Amino acid sequence: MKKKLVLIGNGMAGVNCIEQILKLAPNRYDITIFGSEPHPNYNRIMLSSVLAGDADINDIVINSWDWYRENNIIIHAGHTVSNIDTKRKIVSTESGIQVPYDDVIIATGSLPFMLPLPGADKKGVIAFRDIKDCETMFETAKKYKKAVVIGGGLLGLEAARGLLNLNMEVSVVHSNKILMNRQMDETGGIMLQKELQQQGMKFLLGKNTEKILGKERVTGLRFSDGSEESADLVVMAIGIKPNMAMAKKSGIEVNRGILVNDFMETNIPNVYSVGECVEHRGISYGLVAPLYEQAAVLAKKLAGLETEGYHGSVVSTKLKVSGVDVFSAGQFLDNVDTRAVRVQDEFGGVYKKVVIRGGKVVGAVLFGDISDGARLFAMIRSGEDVTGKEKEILLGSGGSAPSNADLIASMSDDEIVCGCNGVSKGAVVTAINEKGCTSVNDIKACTKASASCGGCKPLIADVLTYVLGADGVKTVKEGICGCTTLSRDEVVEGIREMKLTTSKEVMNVMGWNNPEGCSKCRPALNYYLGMVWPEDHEDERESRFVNERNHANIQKDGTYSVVPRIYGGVTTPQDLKKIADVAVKYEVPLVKITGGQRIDLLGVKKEDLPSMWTDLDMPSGYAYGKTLRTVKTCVGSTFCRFGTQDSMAMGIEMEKRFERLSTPAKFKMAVSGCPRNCAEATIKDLGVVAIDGGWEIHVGGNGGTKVRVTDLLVKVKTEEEVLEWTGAYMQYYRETGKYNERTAEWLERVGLDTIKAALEKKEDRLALVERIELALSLTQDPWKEIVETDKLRTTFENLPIPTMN
Ligand SMILES: Cc1cc2nc3c(=O)[nH]c(=O)nc-3n(C[C@H](O)[C@H](O)[C@H](O)COP(=O)(O)OP(=O)(O)OC[C@H]3O[C@@H](n4cnc5c(N)ncnc54)[C@H](O)[C@@H]3O)c2cc1C
Ligand SMILES: NC(=O)c1ccc[n+]([C@@H]2O[C@H](COP(=O)([O-])OP(=O)(O)OC[C@H]3O[C@@H](n4cnc5c(N)ncnc54)[C@H](O)[C@@H]3O)[C@@H](O)[C@H]2O)c1
Ligand code: SF4
Ligand code: FES
Repeated sequence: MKKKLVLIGNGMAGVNCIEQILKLAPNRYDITIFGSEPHPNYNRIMLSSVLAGDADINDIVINSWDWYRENNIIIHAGHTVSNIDTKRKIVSTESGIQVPYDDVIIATGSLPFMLPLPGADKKGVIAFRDIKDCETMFETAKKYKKAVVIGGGLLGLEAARGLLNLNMEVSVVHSNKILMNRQMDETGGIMLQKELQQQGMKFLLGKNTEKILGKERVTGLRFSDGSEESADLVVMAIGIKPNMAMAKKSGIEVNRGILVNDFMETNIPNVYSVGECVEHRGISYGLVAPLYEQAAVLAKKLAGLETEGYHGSVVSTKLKVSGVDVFSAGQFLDNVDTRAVRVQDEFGGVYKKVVIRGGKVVGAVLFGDISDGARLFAMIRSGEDVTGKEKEILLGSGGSAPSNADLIASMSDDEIVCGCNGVSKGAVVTAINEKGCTSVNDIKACTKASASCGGCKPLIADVLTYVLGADGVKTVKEGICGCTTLSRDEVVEGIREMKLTTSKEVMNVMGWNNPEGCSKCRPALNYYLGMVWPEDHEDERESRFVNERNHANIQKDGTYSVVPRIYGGVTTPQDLKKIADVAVKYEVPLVKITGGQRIDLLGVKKEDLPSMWTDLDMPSGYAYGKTLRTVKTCVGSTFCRFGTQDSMAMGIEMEKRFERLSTPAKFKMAVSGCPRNCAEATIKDLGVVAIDGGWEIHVGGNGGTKVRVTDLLVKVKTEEEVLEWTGAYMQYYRETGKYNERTAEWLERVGLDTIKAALEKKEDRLALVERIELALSLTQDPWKEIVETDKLRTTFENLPIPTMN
């Protein structure tokens, strides 16, 4: 007869242990799992990606409900265990369920540490630990604008990035002077701070919070130095504490965590524990990799197999904030008995430090370029002697530094190469040899390695090269999302070659591993299909983001903003009067002149949108879309004494010619009447600057988070040439850009020379212009379409307002 195994805690460590038991001894146990959260087992690590908008809640499920059914596991989700009767061997929940056991695993994880401050119980004060917290942040961001994160560690910074992506203003309060002080040294911390400030985060360092202000809901914080900061939302991310109250109450020995020996046994027979709730040799871990190592040991023990036991882990971390690469491992701070090799390039934004003690690498910090991370981490773990080769570890070998191949060769098959997903070197080698994997993406699809933080990609690439040799490895390429390993170019080529016209077809024919697609690939496919088949592809409105679906910009409080088109920023008294009348009639709370020289009516109720557009009777300004936004112009030669050309007429012509067209990402233009450049044309996707006897066309600029000044594409003489080059350039971007890739990134990826070469010959330009004109001829003003078509109007009015985007 099978023994009864109960797992308390349906989280990452506990369920990983069950997965391994099922592999090692599938018939040994009848398994019951209890979990407080009402969800199947999910990847908590990926909550940061969900908050940042890079993944959907559905994308992060590790084991679906089907998995429990298929493995005959009884799952009690949403039920919290309140007691283990270790004498009668019965587990009981708060809701009254009782289940007997032969063996029980406690994997209750951690609780976020909440500062016990006056006011900490106010509405709007939360942690960042689970799906519920994520949902609270999504909801809050719709109604409120100011978030304060307490704690500038990994969790706090990932929360802050996510909240910025939700359009909140974000301040990070940190008690230390150095960000991520538990993972970074001073130099790295300062570089990190500069980078994040550029992304829009504000920092209050060396501050201790004394009080949370507000009546029912938080309105701000007061610090010990008497200063205050306003806040509509406070997220505490100041560390975690093992969740052990239930174990303690049940008579299990605890200290800072549940005490276990090297075999994950507690002081009570048949009661085991793994995960963040555990204290092993004085350490409680807060990262997945060591927890999976614990889970592997316990799985072997419960499966009745030999195990050497768990002896503790060295840990490495990677910050998951896009645009910032930070890696830290082992003992990264200097000490009396350590020496370090450092490389710092403040202009390139790169810092690398390797700490050495007694001839061995014991720690590393990397900022800006973390490609050495996996190699250094392997060196720390292997403990090999690097005496005499210290400098070469970072500065290039000249022959004697340990090569990547040597390092891979020295790793045992059991060694974990992907900490987040608990994948060993042996599993990767098997995937290469037996399943024919030849790229990092293949390995990801086969084993899940590299699917979470991505920090292990270089190491997996090294294993591939070690097994297959450099020639056997497919160049590492990114799939467009987690549903496929195919790159943008392969998807577009497939659409063309196989004449695929709907997203469903693409997903079926091209072997998507998630038949519904995800929030990343659905809008991308809709764009690629429309770009390749402008005449045959029917726009899949449900795949578009909420702003594009509703043809208006959703605001924090769930209302919308309406921006009519004002060509070249030039308007008339009649249009101004019409806009004013509409603003009065619909009681628009705010009327704002935008940076793109138009008028934004903010705070509009969704149900008022169709009648407002009817009354306005002006084209949509597409202030929401991935399309041409505005063409900003200066007054030019018509009025300005410096002007050499008519920039207003040129801008109006360009806006009329190219409006409404879908582009991979938003596209902004400007036209200046002379090189004084009052229209700021050199930070636009395409900027035109008048010069004596002609025009300069500048491309690839950006004025957003990462400012990029344009490159000069070409000088031309006539207005017709400006329009021809602009059309050809836009179409080339449409045909080769990745969905969501602004021209600044695209230009750097494909290279200015490639773009120039593609547009250089007149016949190539004209072919591109012909294709863009076909696409343009099929566009319609979305509001005209909606207000004039009853069916569409009803559809619009019934569109739900989604919770995320
Ligand atoms: C936003 C975020 C990002 C992170 N990013 C990373 C990262 O990039 N890399 C990394 O290595 N780590 C990361 N971590 C940490 C990582 O998620 C944790 O180390 C890991 O989830 C811990 O696993 P666990 O099984 O011990 O606990 P959990 O995953 O928390 O699982 C414990 C489960 O037990 C349940 N439970 C508790 N008490 C009871 C009870 N009495 N009865 C029933 N159920 C109970 C809880 O509700 C919970 O679902 C991140 C954490 C967060 C919050
Ligand atoms: N990318 C990743 O690996 C990742 C991401 C998120 C979370 N996590 C894990 O989740 C857990 C929680 O993360 P965390 O960032 O909360 O923990 P942490 O301990 O790494 O960082 C907390 C930070 O808060 C600061 N702090 C402490 N008290 C404070 C106070 N009163 N006011 C302001 N600042 C204060 C500390 O100086 C510290 O740097 C950790 O185990 C972490 O490793 C990992
Ligand atoms: S860019 Fe030149 S033409 Fe245009 S407003 Fe400025 S000075 Fe006048
Ligand atoms: S180590 Fe994070 S995905 Fe592999």
